[in-house]
Amino acid sequence: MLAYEPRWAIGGAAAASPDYVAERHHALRAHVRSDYGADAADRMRIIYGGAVTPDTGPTLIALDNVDGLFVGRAAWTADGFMRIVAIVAAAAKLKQGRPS
Ligand SMILES: O=C[C@H](O)COP(=O)(O)O
Repeated sequence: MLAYEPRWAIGGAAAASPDYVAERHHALRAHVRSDYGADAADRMRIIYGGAVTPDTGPTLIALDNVDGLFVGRAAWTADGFMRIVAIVAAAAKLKQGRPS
């Protein structure tokens, strides 16, 4: 598993844009594919972190190559944590069987 967090987004006001996250996560998987092979790349889970909230989470987790969310402040309360869990669980159902 690899956690990708743009340094400037950690603890920041806004997460990276969906386009930025999609490009970075794609590049990370491509790099692993090139250096370690298709099997390692396909099995690797890449999670995004940095100012994830219940508002931005659904868009981020829906992106190709985003396999999970690495959440700080938005999960500091039980309610916030459960909202993020529900977002990721719903996305996992939608992504089931879909290639990364
Ligand atoms: O610990 C989690 C990450 O560093 C991101 O934290 P954050 O969601 O509060 O920006």
